[in-house]
Amino acid sequence: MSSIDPKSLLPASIAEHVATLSLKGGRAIVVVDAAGLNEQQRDEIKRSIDTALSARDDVAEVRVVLTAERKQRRLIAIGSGKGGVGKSTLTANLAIALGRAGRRVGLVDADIYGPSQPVIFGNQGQKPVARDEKLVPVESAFGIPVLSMGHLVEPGRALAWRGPMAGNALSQLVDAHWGDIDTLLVDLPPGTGDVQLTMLQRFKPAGAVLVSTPQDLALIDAARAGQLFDQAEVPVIGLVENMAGYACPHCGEVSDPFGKGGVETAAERLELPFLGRIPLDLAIREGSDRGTPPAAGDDALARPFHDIAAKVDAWIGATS
Ligand SMILES: Nc1ncnc2c1ncn2[C@@H]1O[C@H](COP(=O)(O)OP(=O)(O)OP(=O)(O)O)[C@@H](O)[C@H]1O
Repeated sequence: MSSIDPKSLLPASIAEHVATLSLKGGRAIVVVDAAGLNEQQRDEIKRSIDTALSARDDVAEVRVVLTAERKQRRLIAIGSGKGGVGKSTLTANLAIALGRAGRRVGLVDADIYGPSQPVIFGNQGQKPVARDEKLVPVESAFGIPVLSMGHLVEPGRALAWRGPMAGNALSQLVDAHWGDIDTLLVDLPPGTGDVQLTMLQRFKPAGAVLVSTPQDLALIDAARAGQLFDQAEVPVIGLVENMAGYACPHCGEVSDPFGKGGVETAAERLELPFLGRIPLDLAIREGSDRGTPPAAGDDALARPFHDIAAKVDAWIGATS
């Protein structure tokens, strides 16, 4: 087999992507370094090589091998209309449940105004290192690498950040060394401000999950958040109702401090899928505070998170 200088047989613009070109018995094997190329560029290069080499008398067959053909990492944003409805809790547990379902999941805590993922994952105090001017995510006990503003700045320090400064800081979290992670969940700041819109436009997520409690006010805000995703042309995977149905630890009676079923009704009205309901349970808060999110276990509290993750997993499967 003879190795040939690609520039001698191919146009310079194509040859620069060729790692090796060999020719033996009329068969040309071309290895292309496809790192950094999108699907369309890869197809064009493949076609150009095929056309250029097939036209030669000494070539009967052309084989093009693309290396570093990495699947694009998909971002899934978790948003809410207002703070405190359980967006961070859902993001962490969804990440763990999707990981257990076989996805390679990472988590970006973009909630710069109240980063809670380091506490939920029990890795607060750890500082991410930088390599080649990019951050290396912090590992957690559940196989989910995490990057949070909480790992970078002292609690409360980012509160005064606005627009560009916040946007740039968030970019560093997303554009980090995520390695072979295929699904990146992004815990967005609550609300529908500029930071969220910039974030959505800059790193267009493949889809978004909206969390709300069942009260009317939270629902109105959630609908507004839905419009934000619409505006950014990000499909909404569905809505989740959190803090529905409180089981009294003494008598077991279930009450609904924030109402019940409101999110499902709102999902119907907005013509969006309803992904599931998470009960209001002290153990969920305690688990989050302790760094042991319920989805990492197998008991009844893990189930709603795994059921929601199964729907998100199916959505990913259907859209990739
Ligand atoms: N289903 C639940 N049952 C009991 N406590 C919950 C539940 N969901 C969330 N919590 C608790 O409610 C508080 C707020 O939740 P969380 O931080 O997830 O909300 P958030 O929407 O991300 O808020 P923020 O945007 O302010 O960060 C936390 O203390 C959390 O542990």
